[in-house]
Order: sequence, then C-alpha cells, then structure tokens
Amino acid sequence: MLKVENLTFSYIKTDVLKDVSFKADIGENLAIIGESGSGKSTLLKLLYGEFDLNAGSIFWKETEVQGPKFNLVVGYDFIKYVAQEFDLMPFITVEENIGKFLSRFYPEEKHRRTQELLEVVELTDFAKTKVKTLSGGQKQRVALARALAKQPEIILLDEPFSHIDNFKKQSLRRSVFKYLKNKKITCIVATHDKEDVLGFADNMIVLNNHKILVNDSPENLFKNPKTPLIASFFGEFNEIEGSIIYAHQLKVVEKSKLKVKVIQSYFRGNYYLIEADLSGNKVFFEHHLKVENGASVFLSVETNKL
Ligand SMILES: Nc1ncnc2c1ncn2[C@@H]1O[C@H](COP(=O)(O)OP(=O)(O)OP(=O)(O)O)[C@@H](O)[C@H]1O
Repeated sequence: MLKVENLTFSYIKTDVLKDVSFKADIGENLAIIGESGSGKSTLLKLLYGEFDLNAGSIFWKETEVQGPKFNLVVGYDFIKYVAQEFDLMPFITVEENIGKFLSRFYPEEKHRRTQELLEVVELTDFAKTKVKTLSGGQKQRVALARALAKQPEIILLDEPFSHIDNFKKQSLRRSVFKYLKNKKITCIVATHDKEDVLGFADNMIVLNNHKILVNDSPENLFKNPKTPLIASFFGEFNEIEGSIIYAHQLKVVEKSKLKVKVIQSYFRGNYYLIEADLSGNKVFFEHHLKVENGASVFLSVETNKL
C-alpha cells in the first residue's frame, strides 16, 4: 500500500502542499484533481522521489520513498512516472523505445512484452516507426507503454491522455486502465478531465488551498458535491438557494416559482445546454430542444435525478 503522511512541501518559500495524508491500496486507481497550480504534478513528483519533503513521509509497502538528498539516482524500480513532457529517444523506433529497458538476454520475452504493450496503447501499426516522426499523442502513448514495460508496482500518470485525439481517447483509456487493474498496478493519475476519472478511479482526491479538500469515491462526490469546486469538475451546475444543482437536475415545467429568461442554447449532441437569467443570476439547464433566445420558461429542481 502507498501511505502518505503529513506531507508538506515548498519549492521556495510558500507551501505548495501542506499536511497532506492519504493511502492507496495495491491495484487501486486514485485520481488527483484540482485547479491548475493546485499541486497535482508536484505531488506526483514527490511520490516519485524527485524532491525532498519539508516534512512528512511517503511509504510504498515497507520502503520509504526519499528524495535526492538520500538517493544518488532519483526513483525506485517499483515506481514509474509518466510526466507531461515525455522524454523519449527520438531516433529509434517505437518498439525499441518500449523495449529499451527490457533485458536483451531474453529476446523472446522482450518481443512478447513489447507486442503486448503496443496493443495496450494501440500502436502496433507504428512499431517500426521512428519516434521523431510521431505526433504528440502518439509519443504520449509510447511513453505510457515504456513506463509499463518493466512492470512497475505503482505508476504515476500526469494528464496521461491530454495529447490524444478524441477518436482514440475513449478506447485507449479503457485499454490502459483495464490493463493496470488486471495487473494490480496501483495507479495515481493527475487530471483535469472527468472522463479520466468516471468509470475508472476507485477514489479521487481534490486538492485545494495546498490541502486535500476531499478524498472519496467519484460516485459519492458526484452525488453529494459539498463545494462548487467539486461540482464544477463533474459538469455545469448552479447554486440555487444555497444548494448545488447540476444543469441536468433542472427540468422545464409548465409553471413553477423558478421563472427564467433564456439567453442562449448550446448544442451538446443528445441535449441542449441552456444558459438563462434567473433574477439577475445565470443558470444553466439541459433540455432536449433548443429554446428561443429571450423566451421565458419555468424550471423545477429534481434533486433525485442524478
Ligand atoms: N520547479 C518549480 N519551481 C518553483 N515553483 C514551481 C515549480 N513547479 C511548480 N511550481 C509552482 O508550484 C505550484 C503547483 O504547481 P503544479 O505544477 O504542481 O500544479 P498542477 O496542479 O499540476 O498544475 P497544472 O494542472 O496546471 O499542471 C504552482 O504555483 C507552480 O507555479
């Protein structure tokens, strides 16, 4: 198990992370979310041993993860880190990059493993392509496969699908997260994207103001978002009479106390997101039809609709 206790860290003077404690089980998928600059990448780097903590401790099973003050070479065999800027070898092929750290003494095993990982990241057709000619998203997939090559016990992923196009993203996510679960690799993933979390993460940590605001399952946090920051991660929401109401929880009805004036309808595929004015405040609701700008409609809140 990964055990982080009272971790405090600053780059220069002000704390980026303060008194952060959490655990992750073997095989758990734990998502770290938070606004830009909230310290997600910093936390991953600390878990990797890239910097020394100001206070607190990080343990993977019985081993304490320590920074450069204690280790000549950063990192440990059991942990791999895929940073936002992936550092690959441009002049060799995709499969050579993936197999780079696999033993040459077992060529068959090396080949089998490389092929398996090419499939996980859906790059089989690019096995013989030189990395320098790949797109950003393809490079990101090579970096993922390379991190998995020497099967780590724990993998740290920083925005792992940020460069991947939407056509590929869904199937790649499923493939990578399924692989990690099957192999019981603990996965800590820093992300802005709820699609990286919903359906995959067992738990999610929300970082805010240098601390952990909440640590719970995505389902619990979605159903009961205690703060606007948490709700905003999941989608468009409103604050009505002190309660957080998602846009999809507002329904157009014939008559109600909530009369709004439509400002704009946004096509979202199987519904329209509608921006409207409620006594000088903006509200968002979902509707299956487009509504004329300036039209008045009545809304009802359906809090049981989640
Ligand atoms: N090498 C560094 N030296 C000094 N300050 C840094 C360094 N790296 C990051 N910071 C600062 O630490 C804070 C946290 O940055 P970090 O990159 O961890 O945030 P993040 O949540 O990952 O952001 P993003 O979502 O934009 O990637 C920011 O205020 C940032 O400016």
